[in-house]
Parts: sequence; C-alpha cells; structure tokens
Amino acid sequence: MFGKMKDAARWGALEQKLRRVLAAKSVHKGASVRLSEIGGEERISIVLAESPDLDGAGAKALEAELNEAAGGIPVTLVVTLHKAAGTASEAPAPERVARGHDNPLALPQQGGPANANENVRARPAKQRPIGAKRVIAVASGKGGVGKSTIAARLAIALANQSKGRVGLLDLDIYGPSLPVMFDLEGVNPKVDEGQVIPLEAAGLSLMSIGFLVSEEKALAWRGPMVMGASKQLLDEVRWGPLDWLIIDTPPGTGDAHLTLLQRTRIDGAIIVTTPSPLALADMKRGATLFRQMEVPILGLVENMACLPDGSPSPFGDTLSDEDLAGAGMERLAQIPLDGGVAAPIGRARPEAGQAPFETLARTLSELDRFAERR
Ligand SMILES: Nc1ncnc2c1ncn2[C@@H]1O[C@H](COP(=O)(O)OP(=O)(O)OP(=O)(O)O)[C@@H](O)[C@H]1O
Repeated sequence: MFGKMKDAARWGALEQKLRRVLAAKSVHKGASVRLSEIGGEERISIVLAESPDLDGAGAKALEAELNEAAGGIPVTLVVTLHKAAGTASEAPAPERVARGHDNPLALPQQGGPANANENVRARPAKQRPIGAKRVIAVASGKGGVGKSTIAARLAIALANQSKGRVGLLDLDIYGPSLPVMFDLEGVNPKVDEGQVIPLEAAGLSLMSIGFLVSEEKALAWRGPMVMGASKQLLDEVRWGPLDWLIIDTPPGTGDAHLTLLQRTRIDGAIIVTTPSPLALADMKRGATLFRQMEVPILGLVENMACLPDGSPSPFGDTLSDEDLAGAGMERLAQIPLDGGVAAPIGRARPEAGQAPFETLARTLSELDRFAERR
C-alpha cells in the first residue's frame, strides 16, 4: 500500500489516524506504532503499556477498531506489562501479551492472577528456549512440502546418533501435526507451576499446541491469541537440558513466525522444498524472513527429490548447483519420495525411510558452528 514504506507522508497520516483511535481510549501515552515489511507484506505493530482501562476483551475490540482504521494493512496489538518500547522490527521488550491473551493455553499460573507481575520472566531479547543448547528452525516457502516430517525424522536421527537430548516443538498453531504423527492424540501433558511438561516418545521430548487445546478452538484464534500461544510454547515449556531443539514452523509468514523470530535465538534455519518449476522461488521465499531477522540459513533439504532407487522424482527436477550457488544456499540433503518416510512415526523410533535423515543429522552436527560447541 505504501510501496515499500517510501510514502512517508501517507504513512504519517495513517499513523496519526491510528494514534487518534488509541487516544479515544486513553491508551495512547507511550504507544509505539510501527509499520514494517516482512516477506513483502506490510503490517503494523502497536505496542502499548498495560493500562487499567484495557482488559483482554477491550484489547481485542481495540485491535479490531485499529484494523478497520488501517484500511487493509493487518494490525497486531501487543499490550505489555512494562512501558511500551517494542517494535515490529526490533526484538520486543520482555513482555507478555495483553491480559486475556497472555495465557491463551489457560495454564494455571503460579500464585494466581494477583501475582501476575511475579510471573513475568525478565528475558533479555532473543534467548533460546530455556534449557536448549542449539535451536534449529525447519521452514519452507509453502505448505505441504514435508516440513513436519523432516523436522520429526531429523530429531529422531539426532537422538539415534546419541547427539544428546533432543526436543521437537511444533509451532503450527492452526495445523499441529505432532499428535497424529506420534500417535499421541488425546494425550495431555502435565502442567506444573505454570509450565508444561513435554511428552516423551520415540526418544524425544515433544510439545505441540495440539496437546493443549482442540483444533477447533485454536482455529478461532486471531493474531494476539496466536502470538500469546506461541510465546507460551517458546517460554513456558519445561524442556530440561536439551542439546538440540528442532522447531517445526508453520507455513507462511504469520504471527507465530513473528513471535518466534522476534524473541527466540535461533542457531540456524533449514529450508525445505520439493521439486517443482517454482522451487527456486519457494526456497527464496522460505529463506527471506529468516535472513531479514539475521538467522543463519544452514541449507536446503529437497524432499521427494527422487524415487527410493535414485531415479528421477515424478514431481520434476531438483534445483541445480548453479541455482543454489546463486541463492547463496547449500544443499544439505535430498530425501526420496518413499512410502517408508510417509508412514506414521508412532511412539517408537521408525526404521523404514529413516536412512537419509541419519545422513542429514550427521551433516548438520558436523557443521562448523555446531561441531565447535561440543
Ligand atoms: N519423502 C516423502 N515421501 C513420501 N511422503 C512424504 C515425504 N515427505 C512427506 N511426505 C508426506 O507428505 C504429506 C505432507 O507432509 P508434512 O505434513 O510433513 O508437510 P508440511 O510441510 O509440514 O505440511 P504443512 O504445511 O501442512 O505443515 C504427509 O502425508 C507426509 O507423510
């Protein structure tokens, strides 16, 4: 709308309009109103200090009003317990989201609501989830390319190779896949003093929104709720010491991605594609947001890249070495289209289809940046 934020005058007018909406509710003091462009999409982030005039329902209504005023640019409202200071492009203050949105998973909080301030963990910006030594995000430019499968089987391969304790976090709020993949549907994790205890299966510690709320309930969530739930999954899971935390990111570049990238220190991202005429564009799209947020791209995994006997994939050609070099990307692995890979993992470690992931895990753990950290 503003043509890569060049039209300062028009943005200035819109910013004033949004500030007037805030002023009408007496919550404008110290508000940060920022326009950012992520993955080619403009969005507005408004950060407010907590105010007695704004409860959870009020914040939701205000966000709807701001969205209307913004004329098509999505607005996300975050209410902090501290003075408003965060912006969309900077790492946020150590806040929790709006009251009413700060605990969408309804975890019993230590000490109850009267002590809400005591629950705020003073987190400097961009930390790894507590206990995790290395954090790897698995991402793609489009959905359905096998991201969750690759994240899960890579995690299993790291555990198989005794590369230490491995956690797998499914951050797909709208379409969690871990419960089905690991045959854990309907199994609920324990909650202790406001922290969720991961489930254990296939030698991994597992956490997914799908273990905590029903899919229908999560589907009804809007921006602030998704951000609140993502924050809880990133901050309030008691992983214990982990050598590797593999994060399965949702498709697209939505609120869960923003939350992840703004507050989590990620050691590297693996981009997944499948052979297709658009694979190069997909790969670049997948990498853009991570690069913008200064997360190192570890490389590309081409899924369904060939048949199990090595013959060409029915989906098309894999990317050429020149394409990869042009995109400044390394190829980490090619995974065949294989019924063994598609088979459910269950609670035990699978053997069928697992071999290429063992190679991928070795490649990953031997990357200089990780080998150094033994
Ligand atoms: N190498 C493979 N060979 C055969 N089937 C595969 C392979 N990789 C993934 N699949 C199958 O493809 C489907 C999509 O995989 P998956 O759910 O992992 O994709 P995703 O990218 O995580 O999807 P979403 O975008 O919905 O999160 C699943 O049915 C999975 O079993």
